[in-house]
Amino acid sequence: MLESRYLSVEFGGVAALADVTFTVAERSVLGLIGPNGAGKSTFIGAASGVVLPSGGTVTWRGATLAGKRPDQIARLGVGRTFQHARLFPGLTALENVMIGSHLAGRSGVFSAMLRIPRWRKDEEVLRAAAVEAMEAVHALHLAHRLSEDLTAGQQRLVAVARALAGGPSLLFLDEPAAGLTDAERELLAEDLKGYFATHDLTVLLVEHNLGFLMSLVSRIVVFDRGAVLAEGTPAGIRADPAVVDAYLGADHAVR
Ligand SMILES: Nc1ncnc2c1ncn2[C@@H]1O[C@H](COP(=O)(O)OP(=O)(O)OP(=O)(O)O)[C@@H](O)[C@H]1O
Repeated sequence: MLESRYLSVEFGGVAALADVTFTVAERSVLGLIGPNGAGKSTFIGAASGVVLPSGGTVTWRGATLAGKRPDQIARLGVGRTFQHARLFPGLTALENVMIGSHLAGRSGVFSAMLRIPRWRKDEEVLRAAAVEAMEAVHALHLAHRLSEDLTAGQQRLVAVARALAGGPSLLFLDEPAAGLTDAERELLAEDLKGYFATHDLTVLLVEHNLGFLMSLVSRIVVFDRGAVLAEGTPAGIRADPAVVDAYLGADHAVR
C-alpha cells in the first residue's frame, strides 16, 4: 500500500501541500486530479525524492519515501514519469529507455543483472527490458530515432516506456497523455490497461484528460489548493458538487 499521512510541503514558506492523507491500495490504479497548482506534481515530487517534505510521511509497503533521495526511492521499486518528458538529446529512444531503466530500476532489471556477471550480458538484459517496455506502449518503431527528432507525443510514450522498463512495483505517471494525438491517447489507454492487468503494479496517475484517466482508474483523489478535497469512485467523484465546483465545471467537461 502507498500511504500518505499528513504530508506537507512548503515552497519559500508558502504551503503547496498541507496535511495530505490518503492511501492507494496494492495493485490498484488511483487517479489524482485537481485544478492547476493544486499540488499534484508536488505530491509526486515528494514521494519520489525531488521535493523535500516539511511534515508528514509517505510510505510504500511500509518503507519511507518522502525525505529520501531519488536513487534510494528508485531502489525500493518506485518508477515515475515527469510532467515534461526529459529525454536525453543526442541519444536514440531505445538508449533513453535503457539508461532510464539502468538508473531507475533496481528491483526487476537490476537484480536480474546481478545474477549475470558479464557486462555484455548486462547490456543485453537492459536492452531486452527496454524493448519489452517500448513494445508494451507501441513505441518500438521509434527505437532508433534520436529523441530530439520525436514529436511531443512520441517523446511522452518513450518516457512512459522508460518508467516501465525499470520494472517498478509502484509507478507515478505525471500527465502521460499530454501532447498525444487522440489516436495516440486511445492506444496508450488500451496499452496501459493491458500492462496494469498483467503486472504486479500499483499506480498513481495524474492526468487532466479525464476520459483517459477515468478509463484506467478504480478510485480518484481530488486535490484543491494543496489539500484533499474529495476521494471516491469515478462515478462518485463525477457527481460530487464540491468537485464539480472546484474542477469539473465548465472548463473541464468529462470527455
Ligand atoms: N519548485 C517550486 N518552487 C516554488 N513553488 C512551487 C514549486 N513547484 C510548485 N510550486 C507551487 O506549488 C503549487 C503546486 O504546484 P504543482 O505543480 O504541484 O500543482 P499541480 O496540481 O501539479 O498543477 P498542474 O496541474 O498545473 O500541473 C503551485 O502554487 C506552484 O506554483
